[in-house]
Amino acid sequence: MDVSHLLEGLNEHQRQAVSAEQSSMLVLAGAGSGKTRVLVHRIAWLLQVEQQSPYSILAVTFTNKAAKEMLSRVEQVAGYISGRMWIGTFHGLAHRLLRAHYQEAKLPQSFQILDSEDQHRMIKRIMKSINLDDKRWPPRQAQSYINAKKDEGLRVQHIDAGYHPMEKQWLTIYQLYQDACDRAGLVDFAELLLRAHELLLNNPTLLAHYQQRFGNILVDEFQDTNAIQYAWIRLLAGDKSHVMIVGDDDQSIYGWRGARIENLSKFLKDFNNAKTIRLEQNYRSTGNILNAANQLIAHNPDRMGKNLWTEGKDGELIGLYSAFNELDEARFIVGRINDWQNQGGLLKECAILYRGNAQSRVLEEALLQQRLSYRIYGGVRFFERQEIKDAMGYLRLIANRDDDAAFERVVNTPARGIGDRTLNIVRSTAREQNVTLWQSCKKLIENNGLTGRARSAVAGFITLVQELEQDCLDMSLHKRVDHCIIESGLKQMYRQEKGEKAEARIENLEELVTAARSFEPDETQENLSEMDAFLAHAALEAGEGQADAHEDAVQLMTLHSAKGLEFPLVFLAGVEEGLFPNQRAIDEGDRLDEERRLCYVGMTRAMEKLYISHAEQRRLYGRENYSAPSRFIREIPRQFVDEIRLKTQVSAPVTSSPIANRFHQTEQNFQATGLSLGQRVSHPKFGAGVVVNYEGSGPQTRVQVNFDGAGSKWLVVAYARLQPL
Ligand SMILES: Nc1ncnc2c1ncn2[C@@H]1O[C@H](COP(=O)(O)OP(=O)(O)OP(=O)(O)O)[C@@H](O)[C@H]1O
Ligand SMILES: [Mg+2]
Repeated sequence: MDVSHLLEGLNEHQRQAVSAEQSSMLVLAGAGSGKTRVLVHRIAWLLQVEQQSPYSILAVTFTNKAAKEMLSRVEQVAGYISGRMWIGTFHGLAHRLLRAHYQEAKLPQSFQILDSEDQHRMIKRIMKSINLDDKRWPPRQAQSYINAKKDEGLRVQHIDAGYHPMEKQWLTIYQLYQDACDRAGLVDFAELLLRAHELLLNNPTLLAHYQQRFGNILVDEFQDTNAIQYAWIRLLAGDKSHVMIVGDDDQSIYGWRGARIENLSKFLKDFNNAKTIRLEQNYRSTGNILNAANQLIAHNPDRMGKNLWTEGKDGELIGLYSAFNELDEARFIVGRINDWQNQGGLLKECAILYRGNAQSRVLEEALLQQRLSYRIYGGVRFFERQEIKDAMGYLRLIANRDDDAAFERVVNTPARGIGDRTLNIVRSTAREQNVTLWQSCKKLIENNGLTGRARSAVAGFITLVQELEQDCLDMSLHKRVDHCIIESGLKQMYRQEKGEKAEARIENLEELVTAARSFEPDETQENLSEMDAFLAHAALEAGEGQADAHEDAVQLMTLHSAKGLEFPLVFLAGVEEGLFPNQRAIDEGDRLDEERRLCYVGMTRAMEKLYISHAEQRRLYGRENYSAPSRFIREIPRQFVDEIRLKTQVSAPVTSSPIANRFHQTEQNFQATGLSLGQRVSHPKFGAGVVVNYEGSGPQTRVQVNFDGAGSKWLVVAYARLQPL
């Protein structure tokens, strides 16, 4: 058989990895060196050359999107494989396992996934029920505690709080929360992994079956696995499977969520016959970008060490822009994207990366103003929007009456006269009798535990849900969704709210019907009802596919979600001390290395051109901050950097956008100060310099002056006592 196509487009080292005889293997290599490409070709090689059945392959990727891409790339090289191969994220695969063996996992067949917002509400409710002061005991902290323990594979009974009263308290909450989840058939994200691990651990026959089946396990982005994920792989592999992991210690960025770089060395110890293959040639970035990133990451101690070089051109220098404030930064970025488009580039080739989600708003506004399409990758996800979650709440409750999180969400949305007092009775009855909220309602009605208006309101709700279920029995999925949105009163409720926001919510609800119409369960969901598959899909994939993936649009995302991706034009925005590295990392010191790795990840997403920007003044989370440029900027040698002066920006063609108009007006005001761009001036303290930029008008006019000795400063003209030279 001719298998040359499996090795096509690979270098010598990559070929070695792809065609190695079956054994365990670590591919350790820097960004853009083709690790993911090697993984894909290896799967094809296993299928075609080693004649392995698709059933024997388990491949783990970092996002659902990456899993889909990988599957289609494998099919390009190796032909159609359909659902026989297990490929997905850790969470997705664990979910598949739990669905297949829900009984052994001690879950109801209709168990539902609890996302992090639902989890938060539930924990909050539980803490309230035992009268904990949420100032002293923040629910968020309880949530992180529980998730961190689960990520380490620890149940309450595994933890000894000793004499620590704090920890004892968290443990009590952990226990109450877990009991509530078990009662209601709810599984949070961390629980998916933990339970899938326990399922195998406690069922030797099942374990033997899967160990036998998965002779080939492949994991991408291995540096970001946590303890339970590692344990899961280790267990599944047994002593016979061949495990190929690919990763880069310099790109480990989820330490804060329990990821352990040490898993790389642990792997080498546990699989002691594993070969290590290193890849050193980078195919993604230009020389300047790659070398700058290499120099930056060299500031980290304790690296496994890698050489990374490229045969490609040096390319352009990295553009560095010092913005006056966050608006100026956004304006700059959008300007460069306009240029890119004018030169024939596509919007989807541009990515704006930032440290925190909240930074997107200003960027979004600037893009909207210029009428540039954009999508937020992994940001406010469609399925996380309030109205969508309301609708899903009804659907979930219809599917599983015991789903307490869904019950809480919709019991009084829209308002139907079930107030907090009534709900508290329902909740405490549920607690006392150890039943779910739904069951508690039914008991209360039967036993006359509620009276008058409360009773009829609750009874009305129960009837509504039961009728919805009856009505929907013979309907197709999207009709059911539509029916529930209307008959539950949700649509009407938002209609009455009026205003743009409410309109958008109604549009979203309508979009949900569209989503249901075009929904196709995949092979992993073959045993589920269509509705259960849809509910699981909503919880797991929450908007990764947002907007229309094919539309040409600028990509906005956090640095964390950019992992593994690449774009011709990349902007790193908000590269400021306190923001990136963030303040917590600076205060705690030991997290700085991880921030630097995050910067390395960001820079190495860029193929052709990289811009880095920082703002001297930024309004974020409602506060005004003045920050210095990030230390990461200083750590990039000047030879790779082009400092951009705003002069070009100011003289850019004036369009009719509100921002440009403002600019135009200020230009006249600016002239009124007697200063002009490019003019030499002197300052009593900083000496001589050149005016390079301005902002604001009237007494607030500020100018940026590049002083010969003192560097660049922003000064308020009214106070600065600048003398024209
Ligand atoms: N031998 C090769 N010849 C040409 N292009 C290649 C080769 N190997 C990889 N590439 C290309 O280089 C880019 C980076 O590859 P890939 O995404 O597999 O790298 P990676 O090591 O997984 O990166 P990251 O660390 O960011 O996940 C891709 O566009 C890929 O198609
Ligand atoms: Mg990759």
